[in-house]
Amino acid sequence: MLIVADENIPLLDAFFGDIGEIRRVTGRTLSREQVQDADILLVRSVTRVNRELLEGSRVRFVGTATIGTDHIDLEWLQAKGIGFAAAPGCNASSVAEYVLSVVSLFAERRGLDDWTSLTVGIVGVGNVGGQLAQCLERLGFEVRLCDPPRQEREPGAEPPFVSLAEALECDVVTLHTPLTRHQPHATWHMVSDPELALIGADQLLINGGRGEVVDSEALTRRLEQADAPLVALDVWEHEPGISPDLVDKVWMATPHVAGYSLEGKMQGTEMVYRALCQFLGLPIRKKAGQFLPEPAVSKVSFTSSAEEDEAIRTALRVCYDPRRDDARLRLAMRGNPEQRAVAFDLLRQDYPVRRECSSLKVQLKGTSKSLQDGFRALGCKLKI
Ligand SMILES: NC(=O)c1ccc[n+]([C@@H]2O[C@H](COP(=O)([O-])OP(=O)(O)OC[C@H]3O[C@@H](n4cnc5c(N)ncnc54)[C@H](O)[C@@H]3O)[C@@H](O)[C@H]2O)c1
Ligand SMILES: O=C(O)[C@H](O)[C@H](O)COP(=O)(O)O
Repeated sequence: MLIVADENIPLLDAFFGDIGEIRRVTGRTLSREQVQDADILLVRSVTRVNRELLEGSRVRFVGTATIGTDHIDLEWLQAKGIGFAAAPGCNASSVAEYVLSVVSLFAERRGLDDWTSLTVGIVGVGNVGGQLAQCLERLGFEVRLCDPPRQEREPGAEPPFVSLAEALECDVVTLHTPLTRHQPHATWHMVSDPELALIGADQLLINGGRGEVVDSEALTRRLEQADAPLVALDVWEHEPGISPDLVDKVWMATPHVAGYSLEGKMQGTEMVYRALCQFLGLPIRKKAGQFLPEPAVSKVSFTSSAEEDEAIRTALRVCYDPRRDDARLRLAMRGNPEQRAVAFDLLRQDYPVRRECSSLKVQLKGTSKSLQDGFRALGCKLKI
């Protein structure tokens, strides 16, 4: 059995080596020819999987080691009877930690002693937005949730869902919707001139979903105005050929790596492996956890003199500080368009190991119950 797989899927040999022969390919440039004789195709978000790629091939199962599926023509796969699996929720914690870290930096920039005084509007409350909401609420933030598809399915939800306009009133607005174009509540350019006019200089807009959810030309125009909000973009229109002008104008610019924790990526591989085993009728023998290495930083310690917010923010940034990715992306924006696109992909391909808060043991000596609860909300292991 031939498995054609994106070389950027971690642990390919460990998970799939005894299922078939693996042919590693560059996902961004995968061609019809490279996939013609494949039985199984494993991709990431940079490969468009559709009729043009697969017509006439032997492929009978496609797996994407990602949450998002907007790069896959699901209808066509279904019509052709080709099996499919994604990895829902695999890197949700990673994205939630990215948002928390960005919010902590925003609070500092605003000179706030208590970061939980910020209100947070979450747009798209699925695996990522839901996990983020839970964590923020446990930390003591006031959160507003906007998710029209869920609002329709759950009319009596408590607290009630809010409209996009109401979410845009919050100090921080963070987008976690899929990219959709042809269905009710389609998200393509969901945030454009009218929505951007609703947020002002004291606010922060984060996009951790897909680049095309925000109209980047409208955003560029808005960022030229004196009362523009701060913006943190992890995802961009036209990746990898993103706009250097927009990078220049946003406050925090990262190269689509919010979900790039080692845990998140390895869980993505495991979920596709499990689905493939099920498809082929094979036993499931491996788990991502058995391959996770020891983290570089495994323990931090706080004493009774630790200031609460400060302690949580320190631990968060031990795991992930987006400023490093921001600096690298800005450097990568030098050069001509072709060089910039290559550099964008390279930043993602050669991404340093990043571990989630769940890998961190936190030792607390004589600290308050609420600090302990804060670390529990982050998913850290506590030693009290
Ligand atoms: N930046 C990254 O690295 C990264 C990582 C993971 C996922 N993502 C993106 O984030 C998206 C969300 O991930 P998830 O795991 O939470 O997906 P999910 O499917 O679990 O949840 C998405 C939620 O968005 C809601 N939604 C759909 N249309 C909406 C609209 N118009 N307004 C508000 N809400 C709407 C859905 O009802 C659903 O509850 C993925 O589809 C992916 O594109 C990005
Ligand atoms: O949808 C997802 O899971 C994320 O956007 C994921 O981090 C994308 O990573 P990529 O497949 O582009 O490497």
